[in-house]
Amino acid sequence: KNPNEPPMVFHWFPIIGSTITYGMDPPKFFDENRKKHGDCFTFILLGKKTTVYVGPEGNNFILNGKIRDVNAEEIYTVLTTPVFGKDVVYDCPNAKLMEQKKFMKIALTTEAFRSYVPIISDEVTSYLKRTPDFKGQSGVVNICPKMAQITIFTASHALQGKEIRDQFDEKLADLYHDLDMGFSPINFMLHWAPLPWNNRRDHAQRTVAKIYMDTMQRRRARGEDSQAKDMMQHLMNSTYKNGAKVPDHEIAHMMIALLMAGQHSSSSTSSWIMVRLASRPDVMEALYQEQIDNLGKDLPPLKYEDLAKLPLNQAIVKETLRLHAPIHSIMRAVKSPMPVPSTKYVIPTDHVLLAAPGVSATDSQYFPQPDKWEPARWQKDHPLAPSIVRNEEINEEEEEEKIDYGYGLVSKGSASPYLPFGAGRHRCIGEHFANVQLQTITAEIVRAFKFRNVDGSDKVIGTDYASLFSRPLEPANIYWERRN
Ligand code: HEM
Ligand SMILES: N#Cc1ccc(COc2ccc(/C=C/c3ccc(C(F)(F)[C@](O)(Cn4cnnn4)c4ccc(F)cc4F)nc3)cc2)cc1
Repeated sequence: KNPNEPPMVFHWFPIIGSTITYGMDPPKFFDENRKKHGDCFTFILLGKKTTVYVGPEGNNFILNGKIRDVNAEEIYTVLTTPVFGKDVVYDCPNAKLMEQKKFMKIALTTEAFRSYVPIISDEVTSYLKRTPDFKGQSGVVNICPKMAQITIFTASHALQGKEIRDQFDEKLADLYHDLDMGFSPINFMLHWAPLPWNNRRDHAQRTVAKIYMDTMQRRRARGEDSQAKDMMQHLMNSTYKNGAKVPDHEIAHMMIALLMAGQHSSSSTSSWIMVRLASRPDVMEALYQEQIDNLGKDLPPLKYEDLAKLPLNQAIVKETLRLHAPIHSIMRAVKSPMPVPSTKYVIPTDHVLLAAPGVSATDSQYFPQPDKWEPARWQKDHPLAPSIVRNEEINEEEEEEKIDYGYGLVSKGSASPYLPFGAGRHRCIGEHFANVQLQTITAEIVRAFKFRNVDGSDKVIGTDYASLFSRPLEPANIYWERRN
């Protein structure tokens, strides 16, 4: 027992260590061990000493760690590079990732979002019309596959552009499914294994990348399309600081990365939103009323500006991400011994760091009745409002310290107990897009249906932590009833 290292979680077997207890229910594992050992403790995850450090101090220690101390790509590349392709995101030096995030962020503009809202609205309404699961006046539906369908289409159409979506629309499902099979925590551990699904993943990666590269060739040949303002066009017009144009294969691989990010995070979050609305029919009614009060009772087609007029609709996404952040564990390799401030611990270089922002987001110290899904808590002066909202801290972004790592100013978030999009150098660049997509989907669903649980209770289904992005256990059945 080394006094200079955090306490080790008890385990019977080497290698396996606490992998199963952690993997089955990470939040439960974090809370139990936090009570025993405090905010900083080490456990064995498949033979790897993994040091968890939770709470705002832990979030800050890991997410704002210096680049010479913490490293993301060493951990993530085995999972992401076979799926995305080489030379992008975690298969290149961090400085190059920072430039790639700058390029990707340039295309995610408010003006682009203005055009996305009608696109997303049409996707949802036409999907609800054509899918057999929503025929008739009412019924029961397993909601997760439906939300996966809605988000793959809206994410591919908005993030990739219509031309790409139409090209592999019919093949999209199969190719996407094979890519997706490679995107699982098993591959974190067994990435080297020649497992059958890894061969299908590799074939799908090459096929999708080729579709993007052929499209780029055609656009160059046609010439006139350089006015197209989609993500691909922006990346085709981007140049690295060293003067090099972004190679076509890197553009194709960034497009795959954006699709995977957009799809999984929104698919899991939108499923949780629907599951939660079914447990609180009163909230779904309040959302419908909010649209009537603020957009008029004839409910005109949604446009981007309308989203800002619907604070409860916005709070639905915020509160769902507080309880159901798709990424429950953020990991970094330790590259030089790291002293933990105001303790005698020094984290050695054979450890992996694990940040779990969801722990502080469900801590009663910051959020009264933390396990209650109460979107209204994000409005000022609500009895359950977090102290950070009450004295306006969380809303006064300019109060927070910001740093530019090469892709624009990002808040350090070092004091915030609520970081569903991470913080620091590796912070998410898709937050704004995700909010536009999720708020638009929610507003359209609220217009179309009333939801409740099949048994009329306010119960909420458990979480499936076995996949890369925590999502509802399946089947998550919801009783729906058409409005009007
Ligand atoms: C509800 C939706 C989303 C959530 C909760 C989310 C969450 C996160 C988190 C926690 C990180 C930090 C990961 C780390 O520090 O290791 C991250 C990074 C990132 N996300 Fe998202 N994300 C969402 C949607 C998106 C979308 C729609 C896109 C693209 C359009 C996207 C692209 C990225 C990128 C490029 C990074 C940077 C990774 C890095 O710098 O290492 N995300 N996201
Ligand atoms: N036995 C057992 C057993 C053991 C353990 C477990 C469970 O253990 C764990 C541990 C860690 C994790 C981490 C999740 C993780 C990390 C990185 C990424 C990512 F890189 F992919 C992403 O951030 C994703 N992203 C960002 N924004 N939107 N999406 C991303 C970045 C940039 C990019 F361009 C595209 C991207 F999409 N994705 C997910 C999940 C599960 C189960 C079973």
